[in-house]
Formats: sequence, C-alpha cells, structure tokens
Amino acid sequence: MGRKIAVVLFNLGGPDRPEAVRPFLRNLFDDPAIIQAPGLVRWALARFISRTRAPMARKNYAIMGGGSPLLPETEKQADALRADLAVQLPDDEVKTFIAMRYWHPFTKAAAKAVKAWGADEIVLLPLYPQFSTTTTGSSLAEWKRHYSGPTRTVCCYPFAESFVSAHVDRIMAAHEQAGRPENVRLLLSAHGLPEKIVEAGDPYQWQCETLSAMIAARVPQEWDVVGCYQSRVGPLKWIGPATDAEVERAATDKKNILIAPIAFVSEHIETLVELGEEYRLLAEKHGAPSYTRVEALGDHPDFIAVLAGETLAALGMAGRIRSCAGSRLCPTGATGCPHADVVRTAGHAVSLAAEEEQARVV
Ligand SMILES: C=CC1=C(C)c2cc3[nH]c(cc4nc(cc5[nH]c(cc1n2)c(C)c5CCC(=O)O)C(CCC(=O)O)=C4C)c(C)c3C=C
Ligand SMILES: [Fe+2]
Ligand SMILES: [Fe+2]
Repeated sequence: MGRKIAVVLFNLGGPDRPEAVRPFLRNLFDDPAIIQAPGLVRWALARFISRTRAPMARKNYAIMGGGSPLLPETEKQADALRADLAVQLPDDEVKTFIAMRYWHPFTKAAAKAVKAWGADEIVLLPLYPQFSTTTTGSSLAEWKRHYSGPTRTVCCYPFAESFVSAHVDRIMAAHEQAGRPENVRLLLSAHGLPEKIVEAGDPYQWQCETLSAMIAARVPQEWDVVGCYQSRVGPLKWIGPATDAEVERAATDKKNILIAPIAFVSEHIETLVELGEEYRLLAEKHGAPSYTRVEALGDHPDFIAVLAGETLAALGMAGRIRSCAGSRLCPTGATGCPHADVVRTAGHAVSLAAEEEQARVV
C-alpha cells in the first residue's frame, strides 16, 4: 500500500485585510528570531512597533487591494507541486499543507491538519530558498512547538540548478519585454537583514551573494550585475548595499535597470509595491532611461521542479535534513546553519557524494 506523504510549505504569511495588518505585524515583531530581546521587552516592543508601523503598512497593502497576495500565490505553488509529485509518486498519496509563520493559515493549524490526516512521511519545505534564522529557522522552531513526530527537512536550495535557471529565464524574459535594451545594470535584490544577525552566524547573506554570482555568470557578460538588499526596518544597521541606493546610482549612471527579486519566490508587498512602485519612481526621478521589474518565480515550471526534486530527495535521504547539496552546504563559520557543524574532511565529502547518489536513485 502507498504512503501518505505530507509536504509542509513554510512561508511568512501576510495580512488578508486591512484590520489584519496590525496583529500580523505584532506577531512578526514578537518573534525571538526577529527581535532578540527578553520575552516581556519583546512583547512590549512588538505592540509598540506594530501600532506605529501599521498605518504606513496599511497604505502599502491598500495598493494591492487591502491585503497580501502571498497566500493565493503560495496556494498556486502548493497545487502545482502536488500535481507534479502525484505524477512522480503514483503509488503514494501526496498532500501539500501551507504553514505560515505570522498569519493564517498558521503553522499550528498546519501541524494539526497533518496529524489529523495521519501522514506516514512529512517533508518540511521552506518557500525561502536561502536559509535564514529569521525565516526558515523561525518556522522550524514554530513547527517543533506544535509537532513532535519525525520529519524530513529541506533547509535550503539556493544553488539548485533549476532554481538558478528559473531566475535567468525570468530575467531574460523581462529583458526581451523591455525591448532588449543595451547598457543594462541588473540589480539582484534580496530582503535585507540586520548586520548583527549575520555576524551571529546567519548564512543568508553568503547564500544570496553566492547565488548572485551564479546568476551573473549566466546573463550577457556585458551587463553590470549588482547584488543588493531591500526592505530595511528599524534603527539597526542592515547589510548592504541598499537596493534604493543602487537604483539611484544606476539611474544616475544612465543605465537601463532590470531589477529581480532573488529571495522572494512569490509576488507580494515587497515585489509589487517596493520594487514595482517605489523604486520605479526613484529610478525615474534620477533619470534612468528604463526600469523593468523582473517577475517573481511563482509557479515557473523550473521552480516547481526544484520543489519536487528536493521533496523526492528528502524522502530518499538517510538523514533527517538536507540542502540542495545533499548535506551541509554552508561554510563552517555559519553557526546559524541547521546542519551539525561538520568540518569538510575527505570523509565528509564521501558521505556527501553517497547522499547525492541516493538522491539521484530516488
Ligand atoms: C527572504 C525573506 C525574508 C527575510 C530574510 C525577512 C526578514 C525580516 N523581515 C522583517 C520585517 C518585515 N517583513 C515584512 C514583510 C515580508 N518579509 C518577507 C520575507 C522576509 N523577511 C516577506 C515575504 C514579506 C511579505 C509579507 C506579505 O505581506 O505578503 C514586513 C511587513 C511589511 C512592512 O511593514 O514593511 C515587515 C515589518 C525583519 C525585521 C526581518 C529580519 C530581521
Ligand atoms: Fe520581512
Ligand atoms: Fe546551511
């Protein structure tokens, strides 16, 4: 008899209506992975920041009709993934579950639904391609608070071949749509992080920058390619360069700007409003000859193929956690990486190869 396989998709969640903006922000800022302060201080800060930030955030959500499109976009990905896996695992029953961190459907509800369904295998699959303690790390901790049985985890897949090719495909399609301008500067924009989180060992920035180099190697070599970080929040120093400063610089340099999100895989406030509206105005103001926003991956077939491939490899692995490299891919200093801190010895390389071999056999 076939297995019942639950694939749990982690994502951030977004407010579905104007009244949800403030409680959504409160949940976000009350997360110890986002604000590292003692419980009571964090609780008070979360109430304060959500109250002061909500009016501005509500205005931005109003541009998208009052709420975030993140859930419907995630549902499309979940449906496409289920359909792909149903073909590849004809003897099993596969169901996808959405576990959002800060708004409905919450991780707690997803854990309850997975239990009620009686899954034989559970694969935790973040819709965050790069691992950060603030995103996937936070979702994993939340999952563990609500589910105690065995699971298989995909921690990250920033260098998966089809993930890189899906990005290049979206970028070249946007270039085509812009009328194939010359003198291009491609901005690869990721959500930023406070510097102190990276200094504490979070591998996100390293994964974003390595991915940017991989994309840069595959686009026309006469293009300028710059990695940058958007969506800074609060008074702390964030990693840079900042996307708005890079948009301004590219516009002043009279470059045709192509701007692609590399850490968000769905359209939402950060792509539609920040990249789509705010930075477009900034580019126009500073005299850019053109500004073209590259679409998020959404349900691009190559991206869905990565999600399916990672799920299949996770089902076939000997261990409980994998990255797109099979085993740990982060450098040894990245203490935030959820893999045990293995030193890259010859022995480790052998076990890595064995896991990859196993992944191919599945
Ligand atoms: C790669 C993904 C993300 C990282 C890393 C991340 C870190 C991070 N975010 C905030 C604060 C906010 N993020 C907000 C929205 C938001 N963030 C992500 C992804 C990452 N965040 C997504 C997908 C979204 C959109 C949700 C939606 O509405 O669809 C917001 C809310 C919007 C706003 O008020 O600007 C805040 C606030 C911090 C502080 C942080 C790292 C410490
Ligand atoms: Fe965020
Ligand atoms: Fe890692």
